[in-house]
Amino acid sequence: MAATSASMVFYIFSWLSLVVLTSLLKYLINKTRTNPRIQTPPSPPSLPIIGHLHLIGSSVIPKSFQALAKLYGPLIQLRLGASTFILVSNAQVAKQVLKTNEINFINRPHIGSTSEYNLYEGCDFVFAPYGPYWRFMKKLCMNELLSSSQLGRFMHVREQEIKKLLKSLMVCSSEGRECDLGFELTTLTNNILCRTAMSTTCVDKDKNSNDDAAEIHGLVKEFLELGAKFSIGDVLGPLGKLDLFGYGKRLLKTLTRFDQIVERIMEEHEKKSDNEGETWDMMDVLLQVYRDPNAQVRLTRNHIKAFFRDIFLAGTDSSSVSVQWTMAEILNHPTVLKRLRAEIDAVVGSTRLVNESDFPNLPYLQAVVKEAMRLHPTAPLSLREAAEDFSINGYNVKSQTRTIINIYAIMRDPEAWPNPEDFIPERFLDDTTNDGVYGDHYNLKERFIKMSVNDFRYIPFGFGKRGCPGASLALTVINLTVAALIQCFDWRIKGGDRVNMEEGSSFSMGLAQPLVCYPVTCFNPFSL
Ligand code: HEM
Repeated sequence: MAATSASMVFYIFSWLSLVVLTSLLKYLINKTRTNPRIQTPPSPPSLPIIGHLHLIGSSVIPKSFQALAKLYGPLIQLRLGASTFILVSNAQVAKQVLKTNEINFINRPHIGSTSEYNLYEGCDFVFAPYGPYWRFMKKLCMNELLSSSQLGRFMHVREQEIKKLLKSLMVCSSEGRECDLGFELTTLTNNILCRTAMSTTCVDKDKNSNDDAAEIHGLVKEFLELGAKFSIGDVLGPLGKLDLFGYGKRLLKTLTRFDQIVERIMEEHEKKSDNEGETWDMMDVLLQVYRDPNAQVRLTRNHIKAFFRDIFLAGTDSSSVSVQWTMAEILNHPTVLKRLRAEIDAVVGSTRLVNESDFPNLPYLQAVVKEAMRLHPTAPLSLREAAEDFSINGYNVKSQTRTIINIYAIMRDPEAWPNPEDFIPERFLDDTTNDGVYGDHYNLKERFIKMSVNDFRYIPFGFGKRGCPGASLALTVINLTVAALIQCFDWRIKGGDRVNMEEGSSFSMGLAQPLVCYPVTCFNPFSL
């Protein structure tokens, strides 16, 4: 009997403990849910150690992130191995991060433990913290290095390089040869940037002489490939520092060669006595600041070299890949091609090559490029980091949380864009005046919808103080190249009627397959 009542007491006690514990647990969970101070954004179920890595796989990362956002919402928290971050996938949350709380999210996180392999440690620009150096350089970018007057000064460079491209394609055309448009376009954007930045020598492909631009092109390509592999080491946390696959050492080797070339070009600039006016390039501007004892920020040689490395990495591939996607979309949409060519014919005619001053009169061209950049942003993820604890959409975000804005998902969001997956340039034209007729009577300026800079549905160049300083240069090069390629050639696609639109996994999310075409000359500006 005593044993029975003892086990009864034990039984009741166990039950009571269970009830109390369950209630306590429920209370704590509820408290967590209702207290914005400790509630974190929703997160898909994760696995030990790897976190959500299995949900990303080896596919195109912005697309995998987009798929997760469809399931779990526009603000989620993810963990890839040792790296935790929040993922932003719609315009409303992006606005809160990029505008409402701009200063809190103005820094970028350091991805990859690069310090030992970075010759320019502490001199980076793209990853520089929000401080006097970054502010000084950004102002210099906007007011001088990439300003409209500086771009105007180098218009002849863009025209010359476009003509070089056209000549090379015309040779393919006359020989009935295919051309790898991707290769040709990356050579073009690299040459334009090299010459605008430091008047680098670029020789014609066939001539056998020292070609700095070609070598820089090769180094930038290598840097992007190695950088992508090396930054994956970030998921290993401190283990990433071990550089198990040797990518860090190879990065250092590539950077050392880049350093030698830029140092030589810098010395050549320093020896020049008369370098004002037409040829006053970015290197001249930066060396002037370097020599100025009263400059607001004292630049070192490493600052200048790191700046060039950064703009080559940010600006070469992104612009080339944007032209490739625009051409791929045009070739897959014959009605767009027809309308675009009709516009160019009407505005430019067949007595001269299209040029930059034609842009305001080519609204359809601008709409085509804009729509291609909506569907195919070549910098699909913007990386930011929260400086302080912060509440967003009712969730708490801790300081130093890495933040990824999925530009790709935002610009394809079905809540923001009708038929988001379709290529419809007309969405950027004002239909009230759209009579479908392209003659000399239509009011062109009214037709192109620029969209407000505060419209977060469309952010191919990011936003605000940390937004892309090369946007004007990039748009000028992309519009000019597309217009010239359409004005001068008919195109046959190698291996079929349509371009394969599969996306690749590179940083700039280019086409998975090279864009190989047969150009057929239909207008030769050199025979006039
Ligand atoms: C189609 C071409 C391009 C695209 C789509 C693009 C896009 C972007 C994006 C999305 C960002 C991040 C912005 C943010 O976090 O809010 C960025 C940053 C940047 N871009 Fe571009 N870009 C292009 C071309 C260029 C060119 C031609 C240059 C230079 C000549 C350039 C230089 C930079 C630099 C230096 C940054 C970092 C700015 C900072 O951290 O303050 N980009 N770009």
